Amino acid sequence: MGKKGILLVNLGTPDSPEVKDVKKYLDQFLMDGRVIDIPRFNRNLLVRGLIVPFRSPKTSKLYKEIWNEKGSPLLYYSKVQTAMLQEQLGDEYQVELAMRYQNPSIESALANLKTGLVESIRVIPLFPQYASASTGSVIQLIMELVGKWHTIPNISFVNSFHDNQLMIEVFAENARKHNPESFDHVLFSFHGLPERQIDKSDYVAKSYNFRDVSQREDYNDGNKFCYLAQSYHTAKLIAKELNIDRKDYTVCFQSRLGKEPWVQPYTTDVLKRLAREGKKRLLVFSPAFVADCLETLYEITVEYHEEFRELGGEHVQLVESLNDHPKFVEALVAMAKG
Ligand SMILES: C=CC1=C(C)c2cc3[nH]c(cc4nc(cc5[nH]c(cc1n2)c(C)c5CCC(=O)O)C(CCC(=O)O)=C4C)c(C)c3C=C
Ligand SMILES: [Fe+2]
Ligand SMILES: [Fe+2]
Repeated sequence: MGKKGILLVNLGTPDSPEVKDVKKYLDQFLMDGRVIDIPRFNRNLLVRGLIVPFRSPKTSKLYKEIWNEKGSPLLYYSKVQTAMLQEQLGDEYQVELAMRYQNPSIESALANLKTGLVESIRVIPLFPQYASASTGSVIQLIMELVGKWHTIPNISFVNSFHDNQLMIEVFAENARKHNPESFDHVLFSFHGLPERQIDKSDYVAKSYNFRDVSQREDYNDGNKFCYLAQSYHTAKLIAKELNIDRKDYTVCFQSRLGKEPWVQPYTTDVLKRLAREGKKRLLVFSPAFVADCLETLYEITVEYHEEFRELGGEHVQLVESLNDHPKFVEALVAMAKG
């Protein structure tokens, strides 16, 4: 019997932190119609005329801050996760890694699976919560590419794993190392999205209004495919695992890009409120990511830390991401076996 193919896909990172590679990366990323979801002509003007030229030098500096001897942390840990998963699954499986943007490309990973004559392909986009801009984009591209093959194998997709118990336990374990009781407040800071993209969610009940925060908190059949409902659910499950009271944590959204409204509350606004309330020490989870990356290692660890100290706070402690934790690999094994 042929092997079973497993394809792990994360977002992507530039080939190097140099401006020319960051430009290539941001261009491919932001020209994706699911990421900047405006008509192609306008997207082209905005991305190629404005964002890429002006943002790349800045973003390159940030990548240089987090780049280390192993390269980009996101790519490094994705490779480690892939190797650990292959090790756990053994010879019956062929595990490949791809990045939605830049390298290793989805095209090359699919070619490896095809050459391996795998009898099936199971795709695991490495985003716990479903968003059109992340999971949706990965699934769309793979369907387009494989859809052109002469022989289309059995193919399946993991759509989200925001409530995966093993994953929840790893976040909780990583937090325990920092003694959660010693903090004044806990943040669950998710990657943000433009509100417009949540407005477009077509798989939610008509009665669901994400702008009413209390409706996001109640995870149910009518909103279970909404990025926000899934995010609040992840936060609730981690808090439950650690016995953190609802009043002691806030769910918020980081990494806003552009002038349009993104989902609120913004992490920076929450930092201001907590500083005003006299909170000094914050513990911050970043459960939209399964590996440390620019958004955790720079935005939270450096930017938010400095911002909070300038506001009178003392410390912002990031809970490390899932990275090479064996229990997360166990979670991947279960997803791979579907
Ligand atoms: C949770 C998954 C992600 C979603 C959803 C997502 C949406 C999204 N992102 C941008 C713009 C940028 N994101 C950037 C970095 C970045 N984003 C994710 C994940 C999601 N993005 C990750 C893992 C990373 C870090 C990658 C790494 O190499 O470490 C960046 C680049 C950095 C910067 O210039 O700030 C941009 C730009 C948009 C517009 C968007 C949805 C509309
Ligand atoms: Fe992003
Ligand atoms: Fe960012």
